[in-house]
Amino acid sequence: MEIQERSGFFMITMDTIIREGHPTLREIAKEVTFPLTEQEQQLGKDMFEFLVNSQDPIKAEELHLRGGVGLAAPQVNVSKRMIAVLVPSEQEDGEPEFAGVLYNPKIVSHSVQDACLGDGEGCLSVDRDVPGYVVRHARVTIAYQDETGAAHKIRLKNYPSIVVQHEIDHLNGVLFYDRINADNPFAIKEGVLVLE
Ligand SMILES: Cc1nc(NNC(=O)[C@H](CC2CCCC2)CN(O)CO)c(F)c(N2CCN3CCOC[C@@H]3C2)n1
Ligand code: NI
Repeated sequence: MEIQERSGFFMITMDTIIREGHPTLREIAKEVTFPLTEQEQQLGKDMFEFLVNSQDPIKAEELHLRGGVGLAAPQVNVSKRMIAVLVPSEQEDGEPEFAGVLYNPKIVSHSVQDACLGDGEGCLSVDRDVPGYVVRHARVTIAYQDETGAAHKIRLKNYPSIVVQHEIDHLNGVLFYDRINADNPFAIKEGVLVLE
């Protein structure tokens, strides 16, 4: 019996990431079921490794990677509900503020208060700057499954909260600029938290 060799080494680079205009970015991604297939497990690892590489000055330079703190499967043309997140700590060598691969992530509740990043947002699938405040929930409670299928529920605020909301948006075909006020990109209501 011929042993089917797993095909060669694969790594996510900027060439793997699809750009705005590609229909997959506007699709509603499908839930993953458990146990995960070999491919789904490997994809989660590859997505996380992309973020690690993109935050390593040497690797990012070598592989021409744009910096990333999050990545959603639809961005590599896989319309499945899985996201990878790697939010580094504020200090130089601290533990990451939030890191993981989340399957079937869902916002189960959120604060009344909204928040946005003071510097606006960008997207690895959008090759242009779109200035403006991307208004999101300040705090969210996220239910998700890990790679074993175990259910988790976490509360996020500040940076991690914004990043996870950006990624979950990708699973619903939403891009960051959909949330910028078209009439006045930097208009924000009373009480919106601006994260610097
Ligand atoms: C905020 C930020 N966004 C970067 N890029 N955009 C992304 O990650 C997109 C997702 C983020 C856009 C806003 C919220 C989520 C990718 N997206 O499209 C996925 O859907 C960064 F690269 C970045 N940092 C700060 C930390 N730094 C550590 C050292 O390495 C460089 C890195 C740069 N901060
Ligand atoms: Ni994005």
